[in-house]
Amino acid sequence: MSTDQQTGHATEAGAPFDGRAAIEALMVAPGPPALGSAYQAMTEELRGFLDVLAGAAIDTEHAARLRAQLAQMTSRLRGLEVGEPQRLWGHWTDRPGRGQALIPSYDVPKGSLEASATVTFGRFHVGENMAVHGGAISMLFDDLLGWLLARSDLPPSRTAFLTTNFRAVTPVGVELTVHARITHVEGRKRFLAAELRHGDTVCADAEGLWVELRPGQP
Ligand SMILES: CCCCCCCC/C=C\CCCCCCCC(=O)SCCNC(=O)CCNC(=O)[C@H](O)C(C)(C)COP(=O)(O)OP(=O)(O)OC[C@H]1O[C@@H](n2cnc3c(N)ncnc32)[C@H](O)[C@@H]1OP(=O)(O)O
Repeated sequence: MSTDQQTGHATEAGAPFDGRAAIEALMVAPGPPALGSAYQAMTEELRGFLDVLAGAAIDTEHAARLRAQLAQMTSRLRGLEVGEPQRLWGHWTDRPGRGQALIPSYDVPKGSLEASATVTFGRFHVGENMAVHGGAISMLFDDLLGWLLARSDLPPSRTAFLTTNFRAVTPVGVELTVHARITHVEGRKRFLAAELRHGDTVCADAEGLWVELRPGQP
């Protein structure tokens, strides 16, 4: 057994990286519940920090002080870095938001072909004029649809394409509703669709294709 230098995954000597097996292994929480709670609370705090920072007007001294504090935190984490399978960030599959701050937290139930959830974007995700950045909306759709598939009983797959339509400005700081569904399955291909609403207004919708990974496919 050796370790893939890039991903940190354990591989049989000479064996190629297996994407399906790696995704299946990631469906289990990466640590005990107490660590999961502490880690989730930490990522929610980070999310709040990013939102406040993105909306704050600070002076030169404040910016320099923050930089120094962030540099200290970074250096405390150096040396604790691990490979992808051991990573905690975003891998708390038993918790809403999964312990990440890349996109807003949401929760969908296990084992269903369609799901609705609520989600709130903060100022970290503003593009301009208090509208959510289009890339952040696409990222939410990619994650939500990928996660819906990962939680279904279908084998692991990966996004082949995702098309997003921006129908109306998506507001920041208010609760939005997302609806995601697996529309049909054709061999290894899974077609999915999603919609993001603010009340009765459709802010954005998306459709995409996920392709099931073949055994042994990276
Ligand atoms: C999903 C992960 C779940 C993880 C769970 C872990 C724990 C929790 C953590 C987190 C979960 C949250 C969720 C995360 C969400 C993020 C997801 C991403 O960001 S994924 C990264 C971005 N996507 C890529 O990097 C793909 C790169 N592309 C590929 O790897 C390949 O192109 C792949 C697998 C998509 C397809 O390649 P082939 O070789 O397997 O298949 P071929 O033969 O090309 O296509 C099969 C069929 O699909 C059609 N097809 C393929 N690509 C197409 C396209 N772009 N448009 C239209 N058709 C396409 C083909 O025409 C073919 O159709 P015919 O069988 O002939 O009918």
